[in-house]
Amino acid sequence: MNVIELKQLTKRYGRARGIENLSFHVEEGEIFGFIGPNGAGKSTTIRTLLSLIYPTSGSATIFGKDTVKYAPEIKKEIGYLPSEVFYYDNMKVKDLLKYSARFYKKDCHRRMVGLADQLNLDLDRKIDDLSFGNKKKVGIIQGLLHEPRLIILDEPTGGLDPLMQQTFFEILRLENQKGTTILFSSHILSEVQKLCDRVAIIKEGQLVKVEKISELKANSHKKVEIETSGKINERFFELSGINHVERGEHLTRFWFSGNMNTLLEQLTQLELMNLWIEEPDLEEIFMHYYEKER
Ligand SMILES: Nc1ncnc2c1ncn2[C@@H]1O[C@H](COP(=O)(O)OP(=O)(O)OP(=O)(O)O)[C@@H](O)[C@H]1O
Repeated sequence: MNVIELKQLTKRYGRARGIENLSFHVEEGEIFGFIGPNGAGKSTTIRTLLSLIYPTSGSATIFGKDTVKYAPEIKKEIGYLPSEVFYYDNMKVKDLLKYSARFYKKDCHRRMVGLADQLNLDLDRKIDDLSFGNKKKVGIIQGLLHEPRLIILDEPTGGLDPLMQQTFFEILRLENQKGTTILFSSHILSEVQKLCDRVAIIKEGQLVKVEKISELKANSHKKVEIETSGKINERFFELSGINHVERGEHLTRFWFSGNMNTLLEQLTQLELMNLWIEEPDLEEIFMHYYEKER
């Protein structure tokens, strides 16, 4: 079953671009990444899905229900962490969270204490006294408190230190193992790579590609670096699939996206001293896509 489905979803801000004709779906039980640079339209998409703003054209469904028509009903089953969180500063963390829990008509006390413990957050502190990162933790707990079927996270890791990010990802993985679907927006590709099964890449309001993280990596080039005793003959570089060549006296680097066996045959013809073949990280794959689509 598709938990989220976008059908040519478009949102314009007056004449300004927000998102254009976005169509993709998120399946039940997936951790789905949504990546693109600042201003690409990630928040606009999420805010439209949550009916915080309304589509100019096109539509979307969550749990099979139209997001505009059934907004109040749908929201009860969603945990949402906005990219920026604002609170009434004078409240204590636990009072704010208890207040949020009332909306869901559930006893969320144990869950609140458990999550605060995992994230190392003092529930007795006043929101006013919290750092940016600790306020983010309040947002995380608020989003997960009622054990929603779908968690939507908009750039959730800003302000969290690397250790805390790790804890947060562990919490998300556990939720996912219990069957919760997660939509995770980010402009940091390495974190999407760590957590997500599939990813939608968005640029300037338009969808560039939807792909499995594993396929994204498999279909892409390898980075090859070779050390040779002398300069390599020009003809070597005529091999199909070689590009981005950087040549030095002994050290040569290039990207390769063709048949590995053919490359290895050609390499054996050289006076090789050393050879390194590396997978590109998602950041490089991502740049590659953007260059190609430009
Ligand atoms: N309220 C608004 N009024 C007018 N234009 C807006 C509004 N909100 C967003 N935009 C524009 O819509 C486009 C997409 O912005 P959006 O915030 O959705 O991108 P994003 O991918 O979430 O980026 P970021 O990571 O910077 O938040 C941008 O060009 C932005 O300037």
